[in-house]
Amino acid sequence: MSTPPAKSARSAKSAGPGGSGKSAGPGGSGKPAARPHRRPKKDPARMVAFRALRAVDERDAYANLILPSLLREAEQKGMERRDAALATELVYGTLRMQGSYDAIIAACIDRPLREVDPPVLDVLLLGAHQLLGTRIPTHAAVSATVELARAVLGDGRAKFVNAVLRRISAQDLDAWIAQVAPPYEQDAEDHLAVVHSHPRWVVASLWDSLGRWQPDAAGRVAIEELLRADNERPEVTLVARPGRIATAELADSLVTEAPDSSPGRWSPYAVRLAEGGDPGGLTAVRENRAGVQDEGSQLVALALAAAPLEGSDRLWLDGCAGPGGKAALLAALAGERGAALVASGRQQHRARLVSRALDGNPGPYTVITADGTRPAWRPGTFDRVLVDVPCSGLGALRRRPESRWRRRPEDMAGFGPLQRDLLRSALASVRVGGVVGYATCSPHLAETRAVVEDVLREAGGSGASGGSGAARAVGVEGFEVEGLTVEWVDARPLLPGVPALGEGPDIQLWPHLHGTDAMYLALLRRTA
Ligand SMILES: C[S@@+](CC[C@H](N)C(=O)[O-])C[C@H]1O[C@@H](n2cnc3c(N)ncnc32)[C@H](O)[C@@H]1O
Repeated sequence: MSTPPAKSARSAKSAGPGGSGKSAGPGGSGKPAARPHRRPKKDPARMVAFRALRAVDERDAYANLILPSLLREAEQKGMERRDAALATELVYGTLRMQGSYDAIIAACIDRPLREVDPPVLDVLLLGAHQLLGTRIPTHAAVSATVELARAVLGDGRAKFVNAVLRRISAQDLDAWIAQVAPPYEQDAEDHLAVVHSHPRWVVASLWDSLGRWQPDAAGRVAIEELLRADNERPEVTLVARPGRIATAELADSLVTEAPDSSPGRWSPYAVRLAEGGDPGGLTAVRENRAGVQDEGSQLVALALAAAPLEGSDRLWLDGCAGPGGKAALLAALAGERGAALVASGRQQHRARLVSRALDGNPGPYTVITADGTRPAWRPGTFDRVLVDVPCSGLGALRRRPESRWRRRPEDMAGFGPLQRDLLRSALASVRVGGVVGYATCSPHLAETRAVVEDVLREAGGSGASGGSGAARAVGVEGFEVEGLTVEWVDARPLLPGVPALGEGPDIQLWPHLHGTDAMYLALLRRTA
């Protein structure tokens, strides 16, 4: 068996609204829906979950954006909090485990999965998650999902759903996985893809980044821990923005608003929230003194700010600032030492988000809209520059459960040229002796080390050895800087106390090792 196809690919190939029109396996689905004998029972949680999954599939919606708006709408119509929590679990759990559930559903029907109508498949996935991934009793999971099917698909297809769910309910998740996943020894990547619900190419890329050259057992343990961590619900972490609120003060303010919060693992500014709640509603967050920010992102900003500089340290640039999370922390850190931040991004609407994030920053800052590959400033202007480049987001799979199914291997080639251009421009924008931080929220080697090595190598640099390279900023419209020499700075000592940062000089954070998103950071200093 091979990895099931991604969801959007299935939608494109699926049969029309009436299903496949062929003999339909258990229950049959080709007949027109019969008139229901009674109205299906309304179940707000499952209805919201279904609508969210449809929006993700049909409109490429982001679950973390569409779900809150559907929940707000349902709450206005009287949906209870408990139902909102169930809907959230159903959406996120289903999207995360979809790869495994697809393989299980495929084993329960007598036609290819891609021939199942996408709305029918979404109902089946929701049912599979309730049966295999929650503690909802079997009879309740089946009957509530069949009711949902009656409401959204009609009675004919509800019978099909009923028959498939009864087959799924015959055994638990472990037994199903043992049945449908190919043996590890036969095809390790396919095995891991089905067991841990990731597309096969994502498994392969993550494994390459982790270092699959490690002895097999260590390699397998590491990749399995990572894939498992990708399927866990991530913690919500706050950042206490220096100069606006002390970390202890933030923690105290949460005693009543968010009990059971705890200090961050690595960042001195981090506070981890206990499960649940709306972090946007917390007083310190509403006042912009604190923000919601993964600790990995905090560490990137902290490492850049901690890199030693000779000479002035007055002007910093965040060249890809939108929506402003790192810019807000950088501006606060800059403000503490009397420096100013220029926060720049290409998109106007994102610049507005950056302005909002920076509003109230005690130190000086400017927000501008500019294409980072065509800088609106003179070469050598800044003492510190961050480019947190657009990327595949494979480092944030915990937060964006649908993105693993939406991304394609060929997307990587699309990001590469822009990432290289942004890094070249950043190197040209920093003064001699200044430092550039190249960051991505992806551990994919094509977006991390390969970009840095290429930019150094094309100018005669020495790649990952940590040596220096003469980087020529070429092809940057508007100006050209020749003869830059660049040194790769070891970022690891700048994050004291953070373990397992790799062999340097760059650092790669990991969900399973650090509890953070898989952020990557390379620090480069212009030396001449
Ligand atoms: C990974 S996000 C940055 C996240 C941000 N640093 C934060 O912590 O909130 C990348 C950003 O780069 C912006 N971007 C894309 N192309 C750009 C370009 N050519 N110049 C500047 N910014 C660009 C995107 O709009 C996006 O806001």
